[in-house]
Amino acid sequence: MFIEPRVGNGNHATRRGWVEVICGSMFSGKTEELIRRLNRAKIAKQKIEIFKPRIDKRYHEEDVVSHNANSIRSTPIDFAQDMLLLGGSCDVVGVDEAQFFDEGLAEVCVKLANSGVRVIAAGLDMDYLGKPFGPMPALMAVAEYVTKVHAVCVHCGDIATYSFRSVPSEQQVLLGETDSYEARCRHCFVKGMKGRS
Ligand SMILES: Nc1ncnc2c1ncn2[C@@H]1O[C@H](COP(=O)(O)OP(=O)(O)O)[C@@H](O)[C@H]1O
Ligand SMILES: Cc1cn([C@H]2C[C@H](O)[C@@H](COP(=O)(O)O)O2)c(=O)[nH]c1=O
Ligand SMILES: [Zn+2]
Repeated sequence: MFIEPRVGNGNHATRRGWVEVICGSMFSGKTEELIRRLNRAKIAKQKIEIFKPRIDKRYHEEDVVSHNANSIRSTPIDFAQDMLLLGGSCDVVGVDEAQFFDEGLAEVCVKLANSGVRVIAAGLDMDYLGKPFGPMPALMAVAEYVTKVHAVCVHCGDIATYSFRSVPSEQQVLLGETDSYEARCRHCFVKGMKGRS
């Protein structure tokens, strides 16, 4: 398990920021881990703000909700830039479903961190084809800490790093859960993709 570098980041005059990324496949526990870190920051009396892309309405319009129903209140936004307005005055900014944001996300997180904010972003590192997803590679490059969490392959029980799409769609963005995706290990993912072509 990743141990946070520290929970608090000093008072407003002295605080130092940084960027943490939590990545992995679907069902790997990214949202759970994000909520865990944010709840600890709340205990440390940190001022926090959580953002998610407005398109992610899967479980709730506003809350960030994990597959096992943990939740935390968030602000849905359209553009990464929108985080600067509300997030700049916080100690900690959380971001869920980071893969859906625009390419400006890394720059926004860097600006927040440079101004003393601890940024914790969770997102899919790869899409259903196993390709890097949206702004995630750039975000991982500028982060001080990157934690890759793993799901369990629903076919063989090995660690799963891929999100296999089980329905016929070729759009990169297709919201869903177990109705349209399976957590798979490399072997079972490759086998499934071969069966498709
Ligand atoms: N194949 C799977 N592997 C691991 N956890 C799973 C799987 N399918 C469902 N889950 C559930 O999903 C939870 C993680 O949910 P969540 O934090 O929302 O993941 P993520 O944000 O990475 O999609 C686990 O604690 C478990 O209850
Ligand atoms: C692989 C993949 C996933 N999505 C969608 C499906 C879900 O709505 C989210 C991921 O949510 P989670 O919290 O990580 O389980 O992303 C997509 O649109 N395209 C994809 O390729
Ligand atoms: Zn497998």
